[in-house]
Amino acid sequence: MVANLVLLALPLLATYLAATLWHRRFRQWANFPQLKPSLLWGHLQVIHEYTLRAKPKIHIDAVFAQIAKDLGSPPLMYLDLRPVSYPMVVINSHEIAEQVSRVSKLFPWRTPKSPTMWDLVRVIGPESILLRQSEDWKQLRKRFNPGFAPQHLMTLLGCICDKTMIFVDQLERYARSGREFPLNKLTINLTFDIIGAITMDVDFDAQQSESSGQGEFIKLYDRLLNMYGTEDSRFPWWMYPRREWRRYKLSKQIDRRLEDMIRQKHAEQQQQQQQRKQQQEGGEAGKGKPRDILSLSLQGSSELSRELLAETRDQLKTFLFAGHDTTGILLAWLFYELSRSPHVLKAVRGELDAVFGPDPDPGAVREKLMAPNGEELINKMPYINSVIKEVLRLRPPAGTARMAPPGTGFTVRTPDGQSFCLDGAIIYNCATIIQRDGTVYGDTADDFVPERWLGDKSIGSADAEQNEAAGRKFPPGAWRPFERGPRNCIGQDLATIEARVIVALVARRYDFVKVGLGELDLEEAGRPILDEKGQYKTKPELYNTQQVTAKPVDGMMMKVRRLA
Ligand code: HEM
Repeated sequence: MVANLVLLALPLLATYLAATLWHRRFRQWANFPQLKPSLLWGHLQVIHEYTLRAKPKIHIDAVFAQIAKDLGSPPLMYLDLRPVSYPMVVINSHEIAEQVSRVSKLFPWRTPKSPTMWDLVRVIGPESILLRQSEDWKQLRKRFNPGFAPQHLMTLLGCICDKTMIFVDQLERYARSGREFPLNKLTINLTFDIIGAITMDVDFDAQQSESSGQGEFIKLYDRLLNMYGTEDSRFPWWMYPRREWRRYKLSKQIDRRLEDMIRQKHAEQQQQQQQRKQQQEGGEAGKGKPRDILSLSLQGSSELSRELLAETRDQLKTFLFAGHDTTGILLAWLFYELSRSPHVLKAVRGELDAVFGPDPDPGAVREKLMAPNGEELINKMPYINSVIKEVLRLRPPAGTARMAPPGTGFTVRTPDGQSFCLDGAIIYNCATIIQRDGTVYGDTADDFVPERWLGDKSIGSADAEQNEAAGRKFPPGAWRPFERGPRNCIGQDLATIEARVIVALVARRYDFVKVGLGELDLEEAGRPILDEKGQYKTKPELYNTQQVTAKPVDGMMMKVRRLA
């Protein structure tokens, strides 16, 4: 009898499961623009096929861009990643990206982060500001904001200059030896040293070569990040438990080292606080409150509880990571674009001559920046600002992924008035696609044209009149390398100040020459060939790969020449 019932139930169960699968694959998201899904694999198979046709190790954004093109450039598109991940909606239009990033009645602190952000937990820690939501996040952001106030950032010029002088020494050595080197590694080490000094007043020695004692911390950190650049990194942890276990072990080693540093700094700060108190009691004017991330996180607590230690450790991990990797990538692409755009390089050098005088010596520029009016000089570089903006438009290193929980009814509207409910899907604002939108940037959407930003002093207002007054030429949401809305990048001003200082010290002293991917195509006499857009023609195109963020696939192999 029981056996008969089971025999009867089995086909019913199979029919139910098949109907559910069919519904989820072909009906549930059917109104979204998408490629044809397969019953078993959704869009995984077709994404895999696109990846095979693309360049080796190319960043997934490039695959998405090709899919969007083949679908006729819809403002959003659906990708069914089940059973490996959640369904995903890729946002290709700046109008929709704005609806995702701004506050709404539904989400007063902005659409929640996607659970896939937790893939990064070994790098940034579970308490990271990047992972926090709602009020909890707001309190943290409030605590760290003073560390990024414009006046405070200007006090960091000395530190940025000092670390850049070490970078200059390294370039000098490569110029003398004529050897090629991965520029991205050098810029990332430089920005790591800067962020280490700024966030916790520690010299990580990232710019020392391994043989001459590069810090142990950096080596561990490097090993951990390298584990995010492998082919399997696109897949979730449960598919590769051994990989996850190795990441976990490395992250624990990093945690222990950071915790030791925090304990030591906490003890030092207690002493300093005591001294400040005594000075104040004695009527002496003490120094202002420190605004580095470590001090802001400890908030003067006299006791370093386990919770405070863990919380501070994870914020430091986050700021160390978010504060160096992206800025290093920006610099690598920036020097590459300068190396193949002679008119841009000339304009950059002309602007530096006008601001700092004719002496290109990095030491002389440093002195000018450290003088009392150094701050003013940093703000007198509109052309270099445009170059930075344009590099970040074409090569955004990071993006954002959100998710509205199922049942919340989070709906966006396309420019032509269609509505789409995005509940339960990863919502990916794809800056790579949005920032190359031909309807916004015209025929030159894929070209490097810094001049398009000249005269644009806007800083993100959506108000049409204010835009006009600020000389805005493009809709505000169409440029979003730092994302927008309340959860935008807290370090964006710091990143662009760093970039300006480094360009100021380096761009007139050295010529960069790409080797390998993206190197210049030379005519018979060995001279580079200008194309109709004023850039040198290059051989096989250089592109980004994915290692948490988007970075040049070959590490940006370069040679460098010192100018007289
Ligand atoms: C070119 C350089 C940079 C780029 C392109 C960049 C990009 C971004 C983006 C796209 C986000 C949003 C991430 C998300 O929504 O999940 C973000 C957030 C963040 N960034 Fe940056 N970033 C840069 C530099 C920096 C620097 C220098 C720092 C720190 C010193 C920093 C610290 C952070 C932090 C802490 C957040 C999280 C903010 C929050 O959730 O409130 N970033 N960044």
